[in-house]
Amino acid sequence: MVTVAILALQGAFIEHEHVLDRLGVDRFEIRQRSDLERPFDALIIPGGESTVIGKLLKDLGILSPLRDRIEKGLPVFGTCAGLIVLSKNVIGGVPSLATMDITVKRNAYGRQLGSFYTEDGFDGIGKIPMTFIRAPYIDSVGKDVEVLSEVDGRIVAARQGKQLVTAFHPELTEDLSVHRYFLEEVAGLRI
Ligand SMILES: NC(=O)CC[C@H](N)C(=O)O
Repeated sequence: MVTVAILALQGAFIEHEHVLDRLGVDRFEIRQRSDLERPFDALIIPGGESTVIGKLLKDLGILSPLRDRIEKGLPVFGTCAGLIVLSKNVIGGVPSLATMDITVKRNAYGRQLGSFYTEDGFDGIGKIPMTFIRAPYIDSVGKDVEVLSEVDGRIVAARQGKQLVTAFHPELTEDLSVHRYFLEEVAGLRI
């Protein structure tokens, strides 16, 4: 049985739980440091407010143990604010877990265009629905990072080893394919 931990400090974690329930995958929430003692196969970091998630990770003493686990190969999927928390370089902001070699621009689409819906290609899956909410985009990637999707010439999904990030929110659509891709292709789990 595959078990996925969901970081539930702030933001849209419940929507990820619903996706995992629909996929029939066991899941639990990480709210404090002791939750890390439970065994799990993969981690999801949801959208929300990256500065708040980063601060809570630090204040609750979760930041360094989690960084260690990710650096040792724990599969992790970050959406939107989760992408920002995982990136090594945040333009105009302080990185948090900083495990992925990407440079990110926050609130990159400006206030007016902060939220929009589109459909575009994702390598290894095909055309998928994408919901963006005050989204970041990836400005540049390091040599070990594979770009998986671009919208209007901007990188919105990427992978580095067992780390996957999307600037959009797959958990806010009916489409389960990105979560399935994360668990099967990135994490190498059988669900
Ligand atoms: N939907 C989201 O996660 C928005 C991210 C948010 N703008 C941030 O910078 O953290």
